[in-house]
Amino acid sequence: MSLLELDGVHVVHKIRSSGLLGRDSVHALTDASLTVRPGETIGVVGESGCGKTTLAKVVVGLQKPTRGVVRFRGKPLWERSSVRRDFGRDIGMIFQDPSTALNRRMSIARIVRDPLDVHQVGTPAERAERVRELMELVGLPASVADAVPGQLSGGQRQRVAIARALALEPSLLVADEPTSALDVSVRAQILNLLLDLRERLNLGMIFVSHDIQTVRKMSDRIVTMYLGRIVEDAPAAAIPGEARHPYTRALFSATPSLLNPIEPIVLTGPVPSAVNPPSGCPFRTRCPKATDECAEAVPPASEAGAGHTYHCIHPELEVSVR
Ligand SMILES: Nc1ncnc2c1ncn2[C@@H]1O[C@H](COP(=O)(O)OP(=O)(O)OP(=O)(O)O)[C@@H](O)[C@H]1O
Repeated sequence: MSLLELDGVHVVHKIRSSGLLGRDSVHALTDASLTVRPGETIGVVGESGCGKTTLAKVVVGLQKPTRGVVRFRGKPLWERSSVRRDFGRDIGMIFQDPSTALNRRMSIARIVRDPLDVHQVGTPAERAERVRELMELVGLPASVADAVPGQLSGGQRQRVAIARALALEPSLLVADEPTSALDVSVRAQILNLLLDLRERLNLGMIFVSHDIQTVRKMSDRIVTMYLGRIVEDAPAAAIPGEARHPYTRALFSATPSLLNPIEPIVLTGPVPSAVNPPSGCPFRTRCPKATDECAEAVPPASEAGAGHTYHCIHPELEVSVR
């Protein structure tokens, strides 16, 4: 059975209109469908504002969908409050900036223990033991247990956030830009820790990042988002050479690699507003291949092989990339 399923999920925010009349709608997420299997890592890529964080928030229960269904192990997330509580235990989240995600006044041990206290897991002695185990699991020395976050380095703080996210033994971890606020020198350590934990705990993971090459390294599948829509969902090994959507190809071609030389695709013009998305294909206003037909309807899902779908009527051809 799949771990997580999003089925036609929309998130629309009502905002005050810039004009005289009423309110506008921001289409943060539109018709998103996605499946995550146990132990699988899904990388989510796309430019700023394309809806990556909204997708992450819907999955962890921080953002209610306007429409559509989110299921965890087959149970809908938003239908019954009791089910929703289960979600809190089964899905952990780590955020971009560990400095703001941790309570500055609490000790490290208290922060890691907090989810165990909230869910009243075990006796106080068992909780203390679990905190020791979790700190060891993420590579934090026992000596920092009584410290407060301000006394730790950025990398150590992210380890604390990871320990807290794993406290209730979730089967899915959502990581939203988990290394972008860290020094380059510690990024690799945190990524390796996540890879190691994924293996050891058979964690499913949704890994959101601007850093395309990291996403490729971390993920089994890559989901490309544009203007609130998932435009391609492909095995990581198929990206970038077999990417069918011109936007996926453009994103990956913008980060040159000696090993993977592909013709750069230069995108011109700004990303359109999520308040007034274009008709038809959301990418057509910046797409070098767009035709009049692209304005008529949102391209349906096409298949490019096992587990590979894309929404484009002028797909890219395969290129040879190692
Ligand atoms: N609470 C809100 N009210 C109004 N608009 C919102 C709200 N939250 C998000 N949006 C809008 O929804 C769209 C998607 O935002 P989201 O934060 O999900 O994008 P993102 O891809 O995560 O961006 P970034 O990479 O910059 O974090 C954006 O246009 C954003 O301005």
